[in-house]
Amino acid sequence: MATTVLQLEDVSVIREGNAILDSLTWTVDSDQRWVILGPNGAGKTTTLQIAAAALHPTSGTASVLQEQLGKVDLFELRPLIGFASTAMARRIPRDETVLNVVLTAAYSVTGRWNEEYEEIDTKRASRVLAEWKLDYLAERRFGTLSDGEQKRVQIARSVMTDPELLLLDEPAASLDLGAREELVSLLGGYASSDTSPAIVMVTHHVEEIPRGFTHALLLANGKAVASGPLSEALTAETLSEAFGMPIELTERDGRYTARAS
Ligand SMILES: Nc1ncnc2c1ncn2[C@@H]1O[C@H](COP(=O)(O)OP(=O)(O)OP(=O)(O)O)[C@@H](O)[C@H]1O
Repeated sequence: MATTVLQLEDVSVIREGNAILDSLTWTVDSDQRWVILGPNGAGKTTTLQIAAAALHPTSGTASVLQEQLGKVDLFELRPLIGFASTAMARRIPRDETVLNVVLTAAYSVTGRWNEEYEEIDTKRASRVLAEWKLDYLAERRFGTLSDGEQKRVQIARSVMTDPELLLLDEPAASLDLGAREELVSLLGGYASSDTSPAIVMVTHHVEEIPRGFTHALLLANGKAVASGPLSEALTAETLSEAFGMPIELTERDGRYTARAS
């Protein structure tokens, strides 16, 4: 049975007198896969940081995995959340092997030191590498990988701990067409599996929404323009409102394209 993994009630985040999130109410259930879309500065990353228990709202309440932020030990909560972002990737040592980048997630560290790894962790890391088509790169140094390969390693690392909530901040940013399609296809397969956790992915492009994603939150100026099942929340009208220009949206076989109309 689905449970609620994220619940934001009237959440605002105020910085320098500006509401960068403005009275956002949003619920994510364990069987849902959400995409967050919106123009630059809309508050997408801020929302994801709250979901990652990395930021507290200025007002309103936020619960992550049914624990209210401010009332929970974050060190207990964070291992249950997988988070892949460029900021996290910058902390990965360039000379670390791909296998170790993924394996060290089991101990919430980047960079292998003196930890003793259990066989079960090594086996799981190998399985995760295979799932994300990285097994042939296991012994390569992270810094020598292409952008597309590095993005897959970040996601593999974020799912290594078998999280209950997976957060992806622009996983396909900067990828070429082939690498993007490969990643979107892998994400689609992962999102479609019954055993996958709830997923929230921030993206700038509707073309990057994988099949298997179920819901969309459209943000503009810190407010929700639309929120709900993809077929209702992601339309030409909601996109036009969020981006402040007339936009045409096409859906074919579960993939989307958008352009100015
Ligand atoms: N610490 C801060 N102080 C002041 N303003 C901030 C702070 N953090 C974020 N902002 C502003 O809040 C707004 C929302 O930021 P956020 O990073 O959440 O947007 P975003 O939708 O992820 O944008 P992008 O698509 O450009 O990544 C931006 O205008 C940003 O400049």
